[in-house]
Amino acid sequence: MSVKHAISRGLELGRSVFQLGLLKPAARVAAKFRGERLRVGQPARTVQPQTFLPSRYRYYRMSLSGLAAQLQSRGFRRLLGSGSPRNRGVFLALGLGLGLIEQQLEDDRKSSATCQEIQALFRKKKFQSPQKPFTLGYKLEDYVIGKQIGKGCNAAVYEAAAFAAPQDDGKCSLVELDSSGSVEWQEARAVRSCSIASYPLAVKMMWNIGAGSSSEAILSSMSQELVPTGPQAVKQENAVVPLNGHFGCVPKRVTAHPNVIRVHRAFTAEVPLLPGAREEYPDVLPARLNPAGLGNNRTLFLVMKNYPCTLRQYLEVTVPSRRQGALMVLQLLEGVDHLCKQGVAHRDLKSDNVLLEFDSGGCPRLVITDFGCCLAERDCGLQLPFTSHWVNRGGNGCLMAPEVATAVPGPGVVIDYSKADAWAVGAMAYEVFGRPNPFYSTGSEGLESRRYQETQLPLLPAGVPADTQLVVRLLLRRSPSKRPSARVAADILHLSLWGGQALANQDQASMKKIADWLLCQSAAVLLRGGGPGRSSVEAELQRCFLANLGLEDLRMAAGFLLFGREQQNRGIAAN
Ligand SMILES: Nc1ncnc2c1ncn2[C@@H]1O[C@H](COP(=O)(O)OP(=O)(O)OP(=O)(O)O)[C@@H](O)[C@H]1O
Repeated sequence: MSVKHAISRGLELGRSVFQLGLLKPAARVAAKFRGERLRVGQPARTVQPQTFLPSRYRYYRMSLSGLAAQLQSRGFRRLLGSGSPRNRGVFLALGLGLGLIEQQLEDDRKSSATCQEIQALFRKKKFQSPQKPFTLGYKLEDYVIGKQIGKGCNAAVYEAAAFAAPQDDGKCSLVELDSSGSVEWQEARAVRSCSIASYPLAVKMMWNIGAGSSSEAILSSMSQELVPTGPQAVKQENAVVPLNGHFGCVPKRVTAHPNVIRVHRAFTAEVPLLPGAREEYPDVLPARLNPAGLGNNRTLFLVMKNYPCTLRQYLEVTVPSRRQGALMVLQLLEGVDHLCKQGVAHRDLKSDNVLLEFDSGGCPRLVITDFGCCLAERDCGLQLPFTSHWVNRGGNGCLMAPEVATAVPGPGVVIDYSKADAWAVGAMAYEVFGRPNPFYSTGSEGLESRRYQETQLPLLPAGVPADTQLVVRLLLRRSPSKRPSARVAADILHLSLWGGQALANQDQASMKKIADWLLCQSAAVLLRGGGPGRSSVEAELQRCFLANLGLEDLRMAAGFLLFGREQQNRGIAAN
């Protein structure tokens, strides 16, 4: 073998050491040559074991630089200096190859620093709800209540306006800008939109059966509804809510996010006789209003923004475009990621519990609402001890992730909700793309979350972009360890929607390229600017992405995306 040939073989070997995750064995081989034992550090973070990411990521956090330094140590150099020209060539090249590792590490350090700087920059710009809640009162008498706009199993919701606030500023809701749906739907929306201009708020009146009539008891038993409240939502004297009989516990609250409902005010008051009460919910009224009613005299009221419709209502009349559909799924993932990061699992995600309005360009903006079933325990985070059948697993049985639906109670059993909401988003994606939700359907096409197989999942419409289809498939993986988190799934969609150049050439994709793209993206988002009130859904999403940048998540997302694309190319080539 010529020296030139040996050098190129050695270089190749050095490169594959890193690329194929052969670092550990290679280090051992090198150590053997030096006659000493090398200790290779364990990965600092367990990367999900069964993911199909290249194995090099598993060794990402090994002490690479230490290893490279050791390999270039004196003993190693002595070896290089002796022996045949061929051996010298191989070792010289191996050393050079390991130099590439150093280079790679340096690139990673730079990419990580870039991510952190961008994240810090965008985190500073906290999302603020466009509503000005400080003008709102803490008593029911501070509001004018209009028509009923919705009803669930636990509450009735009415349109409302603050007494002091002007009831019509002449602006109609942005809902008018969307021109999809039938003529009847358009008419209904025009009426609704003018009604929102007069009644910009919605008041949710909880039905109180059995929670008692004292404010403390009501706030305590309905404390989950307070999770999306702002810091001034509950009047100071009620802010410390007795939870589960223990006074002094403040319920966990999530910070504001464009895709999570903001409750501006929460207070208790006597149940009033609101429009339609006797006809629609007579049984939950107090005896004062209906002698046969079972309700308590006081209950909880929540004041929020009035939204034109729910996601379900919208999808009944419209099939969003493919791009809009992807943006809608992405918003749900961003909302879920925000909740996860704050240790909250919604547990009742469904299209009725997502409210919808339109941005100035007509793109639907989605907001996760109704936290009545959420898990927001201060002491156990997203891990719920499931010791008996009395422990509540959450709301919606059909859209319960497999790990929740199949859990069997017992001593020491814990349900991990960290990826449960992300699974539900995967199921809802079918509705967004105009297909029936497979987990609602009955009969032979219907699937049950506790026993479906991934191969049984129906295909999404052919026009749905391949990357979006990949995300939906990944979200609906049965095993949470193989399922990406909401953050990683969102990052896949962000990369797919906006990171075209960075990942266009599969062979040349690198974290450095992605970091360069992130810098351009940050500059573009900053230049576009605009306050949250005026901003478009796309700009909000991009800000969310940049505020939550993490090298590990991004690397994993890029891995999923590249692998998915490669699989698809292979599939196309095979056909
Ligand atoms: N802020 C809002 N703006 C407009 N409509 C709303 C708003 N909040 C709720 N609604 C309407 O009221 C309905 C019932 O609200 P919500 O889901 O919060 O009640 P619930 O009784 O807690 O529901 P569930 O039966 O899921 O427990 C919603 O499906 C929606 O149609």
